[in-house]
Amino acid sequence: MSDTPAPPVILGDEPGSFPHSVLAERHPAIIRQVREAFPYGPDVHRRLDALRESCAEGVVEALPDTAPDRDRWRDWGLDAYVGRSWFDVPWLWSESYFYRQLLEAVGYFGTGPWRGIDPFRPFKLAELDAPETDAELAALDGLGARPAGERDRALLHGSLWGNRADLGFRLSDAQAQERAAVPALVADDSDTFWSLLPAGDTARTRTLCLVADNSGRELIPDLLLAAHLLAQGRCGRVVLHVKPYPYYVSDATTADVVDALRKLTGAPGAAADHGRRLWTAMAEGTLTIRAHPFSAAPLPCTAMPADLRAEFAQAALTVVKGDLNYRRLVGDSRWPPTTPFADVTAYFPGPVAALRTLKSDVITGLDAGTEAALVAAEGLRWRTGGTHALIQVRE
Ligand SMILES: O=P(O)(O)OC[C@H]1O[C@](O)(CO)[C@@H](O)[C@@H]1O
Repeated sequence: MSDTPAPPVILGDEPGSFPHSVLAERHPAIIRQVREAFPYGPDVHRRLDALRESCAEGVVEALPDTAPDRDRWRDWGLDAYVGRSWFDVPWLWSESYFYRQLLEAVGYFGTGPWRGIDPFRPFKLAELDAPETDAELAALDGLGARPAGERDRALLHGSLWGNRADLGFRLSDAQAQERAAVPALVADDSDTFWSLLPAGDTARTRTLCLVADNSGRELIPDLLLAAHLLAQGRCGRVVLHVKPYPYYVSDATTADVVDALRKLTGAPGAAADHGRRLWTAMAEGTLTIRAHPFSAAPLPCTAMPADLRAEFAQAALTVVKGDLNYRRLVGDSRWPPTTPFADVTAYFPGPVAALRTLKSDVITGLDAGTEAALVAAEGLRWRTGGTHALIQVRE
């Protein structure tokens, strides 16, 4: 555990705040979009109406007795929150439970015909088929001829900035993608990142865990980074942690990994070579997928179960992607931004790297000058606008 006491966890109860807007505006918008994307029958429509009303004015409700994960959610705090306003429980918890209840409403865990149908799939596929995705893949053609250091940087930054591709974020902030990214990182531990993965004979025994975030235009560069690290002999095995079920609109599941690999192998040029190498890596077991239930838990990573802790302890490095995973990694609190990243991640069982664009209030590990410059230029907007990014590493 960290020696630094955490400030109180963030709630969604302050009108005008970012968390409040997510509960009050983003969630109803997501319900609307999912409803429009599928020809659901009257039962699903009724349940979606009920969820929308519950989000606006109601309270957290229990899962049905038949829910396969009911006991797990009870372990994750459900009983303490049932009957309370969505706005008064930890924001991390209420957001996560919203996605669980949305899956309930569309019959994802039921026994009917909608069982296992990802309600976000149309949005994910549209993104995968977008011209921007093809343009990003075409850019791989020139990369092979570049010097090694340049390729390292391009693939690391490709994975980092891929985190801007977040469909949930764009649903509530239509201008998000148009706002220009600020290339200078607010924290940059890339040198430490590379120092933890030196190429060489012993690297073959080294495992890298990559805790994925979004599918599509984030997952593809994550896979390309994994392929690069394996090809460079910087690690011998990559374990890709994905979500066990659809979550936060675009979070990657196993099905999304398959779609991303098929997109790569079906693309022209160098992208297909990378895709084939990744396909082979899956067949040989040097790239494996893990869909642990805790990856979609409404809790900070301090609560991770023993089996996951043991896995991360054995990894040479765990790379944690994205904003939500960052909130879980450091704790969903408004830390003073200069709180050392190493302190708040001291509990983590092995070396850990965060690759994240800034899309919520949580931030640690800034130096005082950087924070002051950001505040002077943007007020509080830099924290949530998705235009800034960081690479933070704790050895
Ligand atoms: O896909 P990411 O990077 O985890 O972002 C998830 C988004 O949802 C949030 O968790 C807020 O709902 C933000 O942190 C971010 O806008």
